[in-house]
Amino acid sequence: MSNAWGYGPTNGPDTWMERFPNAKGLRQSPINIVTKEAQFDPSLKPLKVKYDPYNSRDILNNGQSFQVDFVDDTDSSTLTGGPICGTYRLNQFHFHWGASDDRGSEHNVDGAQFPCELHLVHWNTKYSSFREAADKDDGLAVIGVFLKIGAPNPQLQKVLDALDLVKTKGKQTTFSNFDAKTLLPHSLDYWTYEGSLTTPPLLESVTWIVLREVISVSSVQMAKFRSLFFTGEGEPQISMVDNYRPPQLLQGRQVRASFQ
Ligand SMILES: NS(=O)(=O)c1ccc(NC(=O)CN2C(=O)C=CC2=O)cc1
Ligand SMILES: [Zn+2]
Repeated sequence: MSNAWGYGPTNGPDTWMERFPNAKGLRQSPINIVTKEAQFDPSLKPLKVKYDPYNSRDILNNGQSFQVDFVDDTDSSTLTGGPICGTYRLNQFHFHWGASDDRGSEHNVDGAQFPCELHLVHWNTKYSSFREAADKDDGLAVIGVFLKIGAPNPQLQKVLDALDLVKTKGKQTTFSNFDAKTLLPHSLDYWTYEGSLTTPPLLESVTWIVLREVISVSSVQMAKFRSLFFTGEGEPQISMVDNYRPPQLLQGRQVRASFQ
């Protein structure tokens, strides 16, 4: 389908509002986090992350990013505490990255972009499934983790080693026994605000939880992300890079901090 949304000159973020009116909504993501304007909220609880490696199922190139999907039919991989009420189940994680190390993250911090951003996507178990939760105000919670150029990340390497099998759109392969917790930094200090999916349909259903501490990635590892393609097997190859939406207007929203 040639008119599918994407990140190119003719189907990228500036065109999404044509088919996805949520793009002009009042709680769109990502945003630029202005750290001095993020107010410490002592009522925010610590994040509680419980992930069971047994739930990891497969890795998929979906034509916009690649994602690791989890079996989410029980409460064995969950997010609780933090700014959310109740229990949210891990459904998948994926990344956004740039064509070069100077860009790629979706959220910015004080106007700065990182080369890559990890999103761990969870849905509220007050609803019966991800799909049912996806369009509810309190339906989803996404943990955002920034990747910063530095030492190679051995945990991330386990994911990158699988990418050779999912180079093109639609490719997927088994990816079992992966502990997503190993991708998190030591500190779970976070900023939080009410936002949206950062890709169409841009549903305004996400409680964003963006971690202050980064994880490392080497430039060689970043090159591995960029070896993927947006396009399918047998199609003219378009490298999967710059698959990030730029920051959106805050529209009066408050960004809270879990730390002083
Ligand atoms: N980048 S983000 O905001 O974390 C972001 C997160 C998620 C989705 N979309 C989906 O998860 C689509 N989806 C379904 O509706 C059911 C399974 C599935 O993958 C889009 C964006
Ligand atoms: Zn994302």
